[in-house]
Amino acid sequence: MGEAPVFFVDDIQGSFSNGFDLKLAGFETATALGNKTYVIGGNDDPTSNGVRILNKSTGEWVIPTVLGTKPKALKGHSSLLLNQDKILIIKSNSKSSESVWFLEVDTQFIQDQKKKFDTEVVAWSKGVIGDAERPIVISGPSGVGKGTLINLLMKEFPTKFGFSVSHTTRAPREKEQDRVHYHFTKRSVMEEEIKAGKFLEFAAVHGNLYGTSIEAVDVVADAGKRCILDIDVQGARSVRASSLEAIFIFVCPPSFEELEKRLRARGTETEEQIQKRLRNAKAELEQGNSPGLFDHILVNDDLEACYERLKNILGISESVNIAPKTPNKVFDFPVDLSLSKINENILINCGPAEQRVVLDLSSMKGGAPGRTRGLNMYAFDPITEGTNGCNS
Ligand SMILES: Nc1nc2c(ncn2[C@@H]2O[C@H](COP(=O)(O)OP(=O)(O)O)[C@@H](O)[C@H]2O)c(=O)[nH]1
Ligand SMILES: Nc1ncnc2c1ncn2[C@@H]1O[C@H](COP(=O)(O)OP(=O)(O)O)[C@@H](O)[C@H]1O
Repeated sequence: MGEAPVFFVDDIQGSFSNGFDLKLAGFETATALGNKTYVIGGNDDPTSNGVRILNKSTGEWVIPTVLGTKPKALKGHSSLLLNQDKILIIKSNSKSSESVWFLEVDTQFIQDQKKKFDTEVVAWSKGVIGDAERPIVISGPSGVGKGTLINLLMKEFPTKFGFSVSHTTRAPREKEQDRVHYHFTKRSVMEEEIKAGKFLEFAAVHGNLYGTSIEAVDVVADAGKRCILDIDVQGARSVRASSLEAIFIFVCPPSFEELEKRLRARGTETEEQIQKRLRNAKAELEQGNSPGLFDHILVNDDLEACYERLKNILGISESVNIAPKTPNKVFDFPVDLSLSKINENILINCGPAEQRVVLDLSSMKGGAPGRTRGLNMYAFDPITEGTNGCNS
């Protein structure tokens, strides 16, 4: 109910008026939402980035700012408007693991981005079959022991947890490796990448720029691991406001004196840097108690006891079954396919034999600027429904 119709591009050819050359390649779909029609695909011209919008009230074509990683060569697909804010794209002639995409056109993320860009904005999000466990955000003042706790967790459960490798403009410490501890980067490069929408969050901390790229979180989840983010309180606030549904943990020292002692004993900072970190720690400790920001406060007094409490919070105090989840079945989608929607399920009709696959969106989560996860895909039951699924 309430879904705007998807119609063929033939319906709109010739209706543009401002001299913009539509150059239809025959692979496009057009999806109407309100007074706009989104024409997707077919055009590899970098100026349009494969998405063009017809404003039906003014008759003008608009080339939007396109965020996110777009699908490669969109030469044949079906589309369907969902929730009046995103368009589901199923690529034809492809493996199902690569075929599900969403073009967000009016989600909260898009509404926020439109305020930043002086243009129309749309964003791609790749659909991923299967779920990822909730990421874990760990914050706390410098020297409190965040890195130590995270290392313990990663060492004990190497197949279960993966670290989100942040970008930073600060210089590497002696034992730090590029791309392992941080992506060490120049400020100008990082600022460009932030502008291009590649970061989930970023903040200026102790005089340097730090940020979590969307890619950093996605590579961990794609490897079937639970993502751990070590970020400051400002970053935690941004992630809270994002589509990433994480667990937020704040690590506190037993006392300010003990924090200072640890920071000095670590021996990685100059006196000036230590002083800066201690000044910032006061504000961070206050913010750690902000109502509604952190789900758990962990006092890192005795390391072993604190680590046990962390594992309790994460529900892994005993040896847990850490076998990777069984991968979902992969279907081969043919050149011709069509989509229909029944409640939270999308029926993907694969050709003349009425072969069908069900895409279940009921547990869908995440979305632009990252991937859309929690999707389930299975063959339409041939026994109960008397049809065959797509080739697998
Ligand atoms: N917002 C944000 N903060 C980060 C990120 N990566 C690290 N931080 C925070 O930056 C602060 C400084 O980190 P670092 O220079 O490694 O020093 P340390 O905290 O003393 O080990 C810490 O509070 C980190 O949690 C990030 O990607 N985003
Ligand atoms: N519970 C603890 N008791 C004593 N020392 C600790 C404890 N936890 C961590 N440390 C030490 O404190 C220093 C700072 O820890 P680190 O993990 O680098 O902090 P952060 O990542 O929060 O900046 C390190 O030298 C570490 O070995």
